[in-house]
Amino acid sequence: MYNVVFVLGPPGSGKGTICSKIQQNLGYVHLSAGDLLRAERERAGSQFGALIENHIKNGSIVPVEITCSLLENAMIASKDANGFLIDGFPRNEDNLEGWKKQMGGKVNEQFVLFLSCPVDVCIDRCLHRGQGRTDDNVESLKKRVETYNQQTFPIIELFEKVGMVREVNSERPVTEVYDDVVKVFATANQK
Ligand SMILES: Nc1ncnc2c1ncn2[C@@H]1O[C@H](COP(=O)(O)OP(=O)(O)O)[C@@H](O)[C@H]1O
Ligand SMILES: Nc1ccn([C@H]2C[C@H](O)[C@@H](COP(=O)(O)OP(=O)(O)O)O2)c(=O)n1
Ligand SMILES: [Mg+2]
Repeated sequence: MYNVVFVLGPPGSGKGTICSKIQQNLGYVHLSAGDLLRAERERAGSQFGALIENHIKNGSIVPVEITCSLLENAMIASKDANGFLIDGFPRNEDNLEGWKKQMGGKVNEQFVLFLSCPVDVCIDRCLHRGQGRTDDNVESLKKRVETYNQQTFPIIELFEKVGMVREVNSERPVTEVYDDVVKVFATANQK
């Protein structure tokens, strides 16, 4: 059984930043669904490149069969890890249902780390992220925020109902956010 922590929050809330620090310090392996999709988009011979780029630009969500397979392959490649940080997934109902179908019975879902941050702060961070992403522009960001509000937040609410959500306010400086995140992991892992 793989230990899994889902990391969710609006675009720019700091998911990637916090996951890379947890990976360095706590031995979890960071798997960003967005990074895996971008790598697949660039892979020579991929049949999904154009489809992925269309979704990324439009801020819509790639069909789960593609994303979940990329995640499972990456998990298999690091099967000795303490656990996995699944960053930016599940982002809608299709993601959640497809994950259950493909991964149900193979994973121990520990909790959902919800990085909460006001949307205007998040958008400003993305516009200054400096990674040259094709979706860090005002037009794509509007759509990504809409997708987050309409599709992703309801998934967080579903997890909240079953007591799985650990919310950390990520509007604060990274060190403060990270200190609180470490406490969440410590509590979860002492059980
Ligand atoms: N707590 C924070 N305070 C200020 N800037 C942050 C914070 N966390 C992340 N950032 C910056 O905001 C941008 C988006 O962060 P990132 O980790 O890529 O977010 P996400 O993966 O949720 O989109 C990056 O440029 C990052 O350096
Ligand atoms: N589960 C996912 C995650 C990301 N995507 C696509 C659509 C998203 O807008 C982009 C970028 O996602 P990514 O997690 O890298 O973006 P942020 O880190 O939240 O800014 O990738 C997806 O289709 N399905
Ligand atoms: Mg990210």
